[in-house]
Amino acid sequence: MLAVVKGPTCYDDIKKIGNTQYFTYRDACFAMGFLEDDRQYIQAIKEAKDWELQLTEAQLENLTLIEIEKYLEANRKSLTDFPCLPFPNDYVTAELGNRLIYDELNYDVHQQREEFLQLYQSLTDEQRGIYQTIMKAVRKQQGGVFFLHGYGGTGKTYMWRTLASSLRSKSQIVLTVASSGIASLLLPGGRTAHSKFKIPVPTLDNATCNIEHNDDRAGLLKQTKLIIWDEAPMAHRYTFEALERTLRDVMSSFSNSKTIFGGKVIVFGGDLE
Ligand SMILES: Nc1ncnc2c1ncn2[C@@H]1O[C@H](COP(=O)(O)OP(=O)(O)OP(=O)(O)O)[C@@H](O)[C@H]1O
Repeated sequence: MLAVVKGPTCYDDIKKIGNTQYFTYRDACFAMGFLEDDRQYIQAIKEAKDWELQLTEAQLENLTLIEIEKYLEANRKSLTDFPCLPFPNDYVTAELGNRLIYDELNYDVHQQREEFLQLYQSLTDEQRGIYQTIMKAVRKQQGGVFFLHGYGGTGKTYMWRTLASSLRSKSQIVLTVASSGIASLLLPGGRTAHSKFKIPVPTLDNATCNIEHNDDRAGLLKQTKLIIWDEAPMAHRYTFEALERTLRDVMSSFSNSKTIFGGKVIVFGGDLE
């Protein structure tokens, strides 16, 4: 108040707003708008009533399931652990508060679809077979570790682009990483494995990624359908082991979390020669 009221000559002047003399500083503060009361909330509730927000039974059920799933995940459980209960539709959309998930879904699905169709139609028979094998595992979501070996120029990047555009055109999350920064530039949406998975540097034996069980990155990993790791032979095995341990921990509330890489589908690529 002292910083706002101009030229006071006594304490009462500080409590005088316009022509009104207030008796307490608190009342004067309210009159100046420095303190808030419940009015804004009451007004908001009245406005919401006028919108006549109405949910169908199905929407209400879905929102309730989403809230239950969040509580369960906070306790390392999931609705998927209870086969008799349904899983909420659009759970990923509800999780858009997670900036990392938002970024991974922030693709133009039509553009991705066009890119996919263009890439897919010129796949060789061998590439098509590889694509179908990996996508089958992605659809099942019961885990799977693949290694795509090929000399330089044999079409690995082409395969990554086909897989990534296929999943992104369906608003599904695929994480594309490479062992080196240079190689990650060739991948659509690519990052280094260290930065994407917060792998500690140096990576020691028994290391884990700097990912907390309930943080946004863990949320992103839970929603991820496929991980592509290019130039894998260039990374030390401790880095894969760190990711493997972390994924098991992050996925511990899911039924197949005991399988390798916590039941995620992951494709390593590179030239083994
Ligand atoms: N099925 C295909 N149809 C058309 N072009 C293809 C196909 N497969 C690969 N190519 C092209 O062949 C070239 C080499 O492929 P790509 O870059 O994917 O190989 P790579 O194995 O990733 O090589 P490197 O390891 O050197 O990065 C690229 O220009 C790519 O567009």
